[in-house]
Amino acid sequence: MDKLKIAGGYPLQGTIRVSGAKNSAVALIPATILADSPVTIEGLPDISDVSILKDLLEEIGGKVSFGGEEMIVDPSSMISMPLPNGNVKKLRASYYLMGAMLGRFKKAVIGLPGGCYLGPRPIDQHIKGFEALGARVTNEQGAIYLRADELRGARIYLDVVSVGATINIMLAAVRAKGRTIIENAAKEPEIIDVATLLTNMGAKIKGAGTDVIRIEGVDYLSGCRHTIIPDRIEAGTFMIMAAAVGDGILIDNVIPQHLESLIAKLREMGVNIETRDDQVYIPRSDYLKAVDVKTLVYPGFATDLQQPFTSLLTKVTGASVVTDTIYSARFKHIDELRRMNASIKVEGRSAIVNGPVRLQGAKVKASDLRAGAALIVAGLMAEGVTEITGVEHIDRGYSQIVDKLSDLGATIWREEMSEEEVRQLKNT
Ligand SMILES: CC(=O)N[C@H]1[C@@H](OP(=O)(O)OP(=O)(O)OC[C@H]2O[C@@H](n3ccc(=O)[nH]c3=O)[C@H](O)[C@@H]2O)O[C@H](CO)[C@@H](O)[C@@H]1O
Ligand SMILES: C=C(OP(=O)(O)O)C(=O)O
Repeated sequence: MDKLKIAGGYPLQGTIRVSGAKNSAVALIPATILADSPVTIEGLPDISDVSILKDLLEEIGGKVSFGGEEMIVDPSSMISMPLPNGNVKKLRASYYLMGAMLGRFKKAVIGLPGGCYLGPRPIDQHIKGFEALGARVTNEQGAIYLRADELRGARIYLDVVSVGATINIMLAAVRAKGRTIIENAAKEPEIIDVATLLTNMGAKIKGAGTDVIRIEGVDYLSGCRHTIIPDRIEAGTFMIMAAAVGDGILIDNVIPQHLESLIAKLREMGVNIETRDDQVYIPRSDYLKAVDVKTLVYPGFATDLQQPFTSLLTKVTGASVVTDTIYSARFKHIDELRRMNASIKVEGRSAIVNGPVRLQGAKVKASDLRAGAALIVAGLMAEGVTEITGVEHIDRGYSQIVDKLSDLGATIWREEMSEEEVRQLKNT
């Protein structure tokens, strides 16, 4: 088990490249199950969520090769192997195996997913969708059993706007008989990316990226080649970092339109941002002012950027209020930021950040992926050395983060934890 160390307080400069989107990758890989011949996905990030999904596809009989950001999946010999435990618990997006296996085999057994704990994360809307398509769904000792004689298209209204439910229903519905209409669908760019892959495989999908998605089921889907979209959350994290400690940073492989709410908020604070076709340049920011921010479904301010954004707010003058309307408990990073001298008060779903303060290096723990991102931003801002444990969460979503930041001039490195440190960490 590793920890990350950062000697902070120095400006960063240069070019940083964004990898393929985690939240697309984790749906594109299960989507390959639906094809009857090999699918190639280009531009995948080097993160643990991707390697665990590769292992899961192999567990059900897939032949998978992965290297140099390219994965080739031959799904022809896959079977509907039950996956009640094990790897499915290591990430959130294993729930996409439900939709994909139901679509292809008309049955699946998948353990309830893991992923970041951000407050309760029910999957009732996924199940409502599968049942509407004709599946019988039961929860037996923490595993979801899905069975259908046949899947039939249906009109499904989502009571909660959910990325996961929208994609999962799409995965099952592309192989159902007849027409499915998903109403109140989520509109995230990752949903369009998955719909693009499925369409290239032969699916008939209209409206992905709007709140009504129409799908005509087909009998067969075949292999194709697909290039993933850039990770807007990784890009956003780098933009926040550039505003916090940058002295001229060019972020490459970005779709700026996917980040309009963050760009608007950073500009409101006083950050200069130059957007180009697939790049964003951020010069040094000296005087930033406090802002209030509320997370919303896309295209609103992404909840996944709320935590790193909070670290940036510690350096601005005045009180900023950060409200998370998506998750009830996405504030575990706050206690750790306080250890680093931040002045932040949590009231219900809001955090009130008082600045400016000079953050100080400390020993801190990443409780989840974006808490880890928040602590990396804070560590780069802080005077002295910051030591971050819980690096396995960061590895779920940030590809080669140490190399990327080192190339900008950051002093950041990984160290193996001693047995005593691992024991202490497990007891906290
Ligand atoms: C792998 C992946 O893509 N993860 C992203 C996805 O998670 P995920 O797909 O799990 O998030 P959802 O969009 O489904 O969740 C949004 C909200 O709806 C609630 N809800 C969701 C489903 C459901 O059946 N019932 C229900 O009540 C959730 O508890 C949450 O409060 O979108 C989140 C919101 O942008 C991001 O933070 C995650 O990074
Ligand atoms: C919450 C996140 O991931 P997951 O849904 O995979 O836990 C995230 O990417 O910030």
